[in-house]
Amino acid sequence: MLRSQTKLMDLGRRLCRSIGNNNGSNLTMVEVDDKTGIATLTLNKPPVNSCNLELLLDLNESIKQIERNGSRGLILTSSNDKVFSSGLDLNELHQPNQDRLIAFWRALQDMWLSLFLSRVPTAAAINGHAIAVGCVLATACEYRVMLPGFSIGIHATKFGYVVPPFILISYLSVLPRYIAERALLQGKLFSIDEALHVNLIDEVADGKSDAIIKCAKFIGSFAKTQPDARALTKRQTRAQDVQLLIKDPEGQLRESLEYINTPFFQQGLEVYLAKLKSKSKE
Ligand SMILES: CCCCC/C=C\C/C=C\C=C\CC(=O)SCCNC(=O)CCNC(=O)[C@H](O)C(C)(C)COP(=O)(O)OP(=O)(O)OC[C@H]1O[C@@H](n2cnc3c(N)ncnc32)[C@H](O)[C@@H]1OP(=O)(O)O
Repeated sequence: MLRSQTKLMDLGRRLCRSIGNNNGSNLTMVEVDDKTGIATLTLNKPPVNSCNLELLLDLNESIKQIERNGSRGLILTSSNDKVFSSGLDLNELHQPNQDRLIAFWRALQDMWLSLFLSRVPTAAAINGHAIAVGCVLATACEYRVMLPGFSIGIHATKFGYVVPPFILISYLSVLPRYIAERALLQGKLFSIDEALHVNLIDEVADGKSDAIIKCAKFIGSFAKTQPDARALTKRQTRAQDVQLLIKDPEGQLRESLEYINTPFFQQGLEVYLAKLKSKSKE
């Protein structure tokens, strides 16, 4: 083999370094680009990245790991080329074991705070459908680039779910109030053109690598800022949005659990889950 070829292969190998998140699971994968210092965090729970307890814990650990290892930014994406995330794993909410439900909802609240308040610049390369909490993951990031042909939004009201305040906030942090309110009340899922029109997403990409490049460019736009000053300014800008959850996480947890355990919610969920399963068998 020519020396130049070997050099090129070495360079290719060096470009992306996988880092573990200490728990050995592959539910999320983290790769840091050695050249840019930007970490790509990939959701990797087949078939549709539905967020169960284990994925939420893993995701939270990976976000923290990315901050600890001094990465310059975080790009959130999916290993599935049709689904970014299908939101919460509905099986966690259906006739739940109460101890697991508590752990699950705590993990959800913690993960959202970690992503929403992350010290590093964050961007979502949305390479598939981003439904409900899938959309919340994307809106917790500072920038969104999406591929055509997919839907994004929070359609909870269509299926009889009331959205908890932090989910509301993640919409309100990117959309004007009247658009957020209308979309939530309609249970609207946005097409890419609609999402771009209301600025729910920032850019359209023509493939996953293009989306990653666009996200990296956004993150690069902070190159000349001082990281601590940037992080503190972001925290201050977002302080009001997280006040409720930071001041009273247990109260927020209690309210959600009470709601999830109502016969009304459980019956609606049962019908929805049955529909989802029969659709996937068509
Ligand atoms: C005042 C206080 C208020 C407190 C409020 C408290 C609680 C609020 C309660 C709930 C809040 C919820 C937020 C959420 O995120 S709920 C999740 C909502 N998500 C969805 O509805 C997405 C449903 N899925 C889809 O639309 C499609 O699957 C999708 C477009 C994502 C992909 O389609 P595709 O055709 O590729 O794949 P499918 O064949 O449909 O699915 C494959 C497989 O996966 C199962 N599945 C899909 N989504 C979920 C899910 N979210 N949870 C669990 N399982 C899911 C699907 O059933 C198939 O399974 P199988 O039949 O192959 O076993």
